[in-house]
Amino acid sequence: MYVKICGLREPEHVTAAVEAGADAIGFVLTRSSRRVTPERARELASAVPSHVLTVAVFAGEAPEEVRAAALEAGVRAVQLHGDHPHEDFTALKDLGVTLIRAGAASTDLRCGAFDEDLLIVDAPKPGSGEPWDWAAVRGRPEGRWMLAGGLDPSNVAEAIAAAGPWGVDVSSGVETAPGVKDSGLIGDFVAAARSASGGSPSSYR
Ligand SMILES: O=C(O)c1ccccc1NCC(=O)[C@H](O)[C@H](O)COP(=O)(O)O
Repeated sequence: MYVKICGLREPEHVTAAVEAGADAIGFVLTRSSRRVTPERARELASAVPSHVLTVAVFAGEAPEEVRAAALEAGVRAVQLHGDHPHEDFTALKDLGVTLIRAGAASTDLRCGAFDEDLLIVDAPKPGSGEPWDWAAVRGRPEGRWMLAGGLDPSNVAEAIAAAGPWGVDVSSGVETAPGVKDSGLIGDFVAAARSASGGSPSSYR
């Protein structure tokens, strides 16, 4: 099970995610209560070992803006959330980073359909913490896909059983208030996701 913890803003939570065994860590560089500057993302990412993927999250920005911010942040992956067209992924291919496409269940559910490397199937409102009908996508997504939207340490096992994803992604469910992460919840989430999948991590690069 691949585990991504998203919306990190403080070094102590980055450390908690790495020590808990997260595979990927996300920094939100778009409009959000979790937004950080590219400079702050670079500071946070500099403490992350190379086996953990650092991800910059965007939603609606033009490819040139994404490129500039991702380069400034020094991340190894870019996540485009929402209605980004295929051309935006094509325009970013030469950045040489992992491309992640994220959207609701109504999107094209084939990982790679937009030349992306990883897919996230999320709730209609990203970062809202609202659970949705995870079972509705069971058997539909293809390839390396993460389930997101309303997951937390207490329901991630149920969500994995319902949807059968390759990985999971969380933000609100490891917070005590919007934008305020909790190291204990981060550890609990990674442990719950891993034990639900028999303890084995999914590999990606
Ligand atoms: O987290 C945000 O505030 C956000 C804002 C705008 C676009 C994307 C955003 N987050 C992307 C993520 O990958 C979240 O982890 C994902 O939507 C799940 O969020 P949650 O339901 O809060 O666990």
